[in-house]
Amino acid sequence: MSAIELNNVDISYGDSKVVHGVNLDIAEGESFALVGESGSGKSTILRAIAGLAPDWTGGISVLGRPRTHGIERRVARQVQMVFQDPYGSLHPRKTIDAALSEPLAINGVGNRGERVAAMLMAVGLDQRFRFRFPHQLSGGQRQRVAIARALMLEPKVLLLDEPTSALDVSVQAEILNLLKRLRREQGLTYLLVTHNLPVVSFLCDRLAVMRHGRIVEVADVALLKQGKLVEAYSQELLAATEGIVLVGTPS
Ligand SMILES: Nc1ncnc2c1ncn2[C@@H]1O[C@H](COP(=O)(O)OP(=O)(O)OP(=O)(O)O)[C@@H](O)[C@H]1O
Repeated sequence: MSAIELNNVDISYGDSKVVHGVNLDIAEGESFALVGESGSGKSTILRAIAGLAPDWTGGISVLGRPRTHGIERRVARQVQMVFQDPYGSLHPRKTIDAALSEPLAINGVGNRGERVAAMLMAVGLDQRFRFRFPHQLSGGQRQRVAIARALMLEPKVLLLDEPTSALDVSVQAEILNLLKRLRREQGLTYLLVTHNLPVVSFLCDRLAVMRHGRIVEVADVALLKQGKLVEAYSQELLAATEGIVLVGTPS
């Protein structure tokens, strides 16, 4: 079954259409990247899938069922978003325990204490962080909390919007390794937005290259690794990132 399917999707902000005729079919368990220049509509696609950019036409299906416009409870449980800036996405006056318990409380899920403790362990955070506040954690630790929060309701799909680009290079590798392990352990599907092609090579199976709100190419990551993307614009992107390597990630 497809985890995410977009069929001829246009997305607008008011009168301004920013995504044009996008088709995507991402399989369950796949890790798929959206790459391309700034402003090409990558984050807008994630937002529409999550229900945060409701002004779209065409078809969006999540785990085989068409979604409606706006926030949908079923989709919110199955599809969670992780943002670039973990500081911005965590409430500064809530402890880590409160941040992780909240989605469980809202959805009436029991055993909250045990679930929070288990999730801290799953994302590699010591239990002593549990009653601390976000400002008492490093950037990488905060992103671990943001990922933990996204996973509390056991979603099937994570929408990852530049999940490592706000972090120091050495910490980026730790978070990428964590995301790789969690996907394997929990059978997750990833749809990842990034500017960083080495991140795509490390974490993804396929990628779509976007420009001016349109997909110009969809390719297997094997072709990216061999430098064999077909379209001229994709080759430009490759050339622009040549020489950039991730520190500390196994190739
Ligand atoms: N809330 C908004 N209201 C109006 N226009 C917006 C809004 N958010 C984004 N846009 C516009 O939509 C277009 C696509 O933006 P989007 O953030 O999806 O691009 P992106 O490819 O994710 O860029 P980046 O890589 O810089 O995050 C841009 O022209 C942007 O200015």
